[in-house]
Amino acid sequence: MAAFKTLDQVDVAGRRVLVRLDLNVPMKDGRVTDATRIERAAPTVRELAGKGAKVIVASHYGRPKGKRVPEMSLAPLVDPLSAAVGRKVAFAADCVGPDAEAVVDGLADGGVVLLENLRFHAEEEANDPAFADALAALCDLYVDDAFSAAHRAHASIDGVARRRPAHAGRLMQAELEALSRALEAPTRPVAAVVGGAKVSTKLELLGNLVEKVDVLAIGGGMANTFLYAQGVEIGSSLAERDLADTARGILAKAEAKGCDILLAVDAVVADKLAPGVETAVVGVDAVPADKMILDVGPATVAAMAERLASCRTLVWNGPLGAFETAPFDAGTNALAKAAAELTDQGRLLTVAGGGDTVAALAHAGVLERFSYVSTAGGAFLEWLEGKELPGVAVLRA
Ligand SMILES: Nc1ncnc2c1ncn2[C@@H]1O[C@H](COP(=O)(O)OP(=O)(O)O)[C@@H](O)[C@H]1O
Ligand SMILES: O=C(OP(=O)(O)O)[C@H](O)COP(=O)(O)O
Repeated sequence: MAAFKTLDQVDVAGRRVLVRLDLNVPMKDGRVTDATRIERAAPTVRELAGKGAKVIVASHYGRPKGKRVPEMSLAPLVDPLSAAVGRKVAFAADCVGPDAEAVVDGLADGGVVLLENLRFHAEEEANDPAFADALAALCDLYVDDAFSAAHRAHASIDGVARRRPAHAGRLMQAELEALSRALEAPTRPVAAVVGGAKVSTKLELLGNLVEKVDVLAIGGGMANTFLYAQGVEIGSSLAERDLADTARGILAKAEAKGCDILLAVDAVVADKLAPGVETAVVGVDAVPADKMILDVGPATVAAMAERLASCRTLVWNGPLGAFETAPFDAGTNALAKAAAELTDQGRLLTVAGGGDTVAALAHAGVLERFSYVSTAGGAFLEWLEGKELPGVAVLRA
């Protein structure tokens, strides 16, 4: 399986190793609310530091679009990363240039530094050659442990890997092995639950997913886009209205391929997304124009749970509602519990992934009961489509 080099094929002692992690973790008020991605990546950093490497950790956070957005600094991640790795982690105020070079130059063998958010430079997402050169200048070797960002051909994932000997980290290895084992030949029927907020980046891949799965249940902001495409009034709900044609195309393809699409039949609506707001459950044909859909309703959950009971495999990315704010967590909690129940009974293999999805399943108290939980959301779905992820392809090159 590992047609790429791992940490077993390299001597890292005394060498500068740039490690790409995905520290794009759920945060609230500057504090990490789900540390799964940090904890899952920590063994690679620990191993490298333990073997005497000078470890340079690079990651993106959020989507600052090339601007230095203070709320998207990686500085608040220094303490959680230090705790997970068991070593004091230094911080560099930039990911390239003099600030980064000075901190890297000062690293002792076994030392660890976290670089500031890569996406503060637009050149990261553009996979700019000069930016990749600048990242490569910091290191002798490159390790990619960001499986959940492997669908992005960015400079820190693609460009730098072409400029230095490149190795897969332990999490990258483990994710690919676990997903292959669970899903390469899944027992049918296979259901996918897709929700969340990243509609534009995930919508198109649903077109391929309907060829792979027997049932596709859609919730969250994703469902709002489909409902809008069907002419349903969705008020001020989160949706990508300009993708209505794409959504209609996916519905038509699903029908042609025999994939059942489950959309919301009822919804929890409110004036705005805030704690303590007044809420109402309405049929999707009765959403008031001045309200927003913030969760699927109980009838939708019941229909989805019933359909899951006749499936043998479930893949899930994206919460069904704005689960961080009660009571909009109810739909996700209920369907997650139903899936966990079926898993406990040995009737359903459950594989879920995504930064917020992991947080939502932890919030529902079912994380340990799922068969496998990936750190990846979009990358996991693209892998499931059968695509070679750029971040994996470059390691095989
Ligand atoms: N109806 C909705 N309206 C607004 N936000 C929603 C809605 N449903 C889900 N969300 C939001 O979607 C986010 C997660 O989406 P996404 O990033 O796509 O998932 P993941 O990180 O698991 O891949 C959560 O922050 C959640 O609050
Ligand atoms: O959180 C991530 O993806 P996910 O929300 O699909 O799990 C990754 O860090 C990728 O982030 P991006 O979708 O802004 O490139």
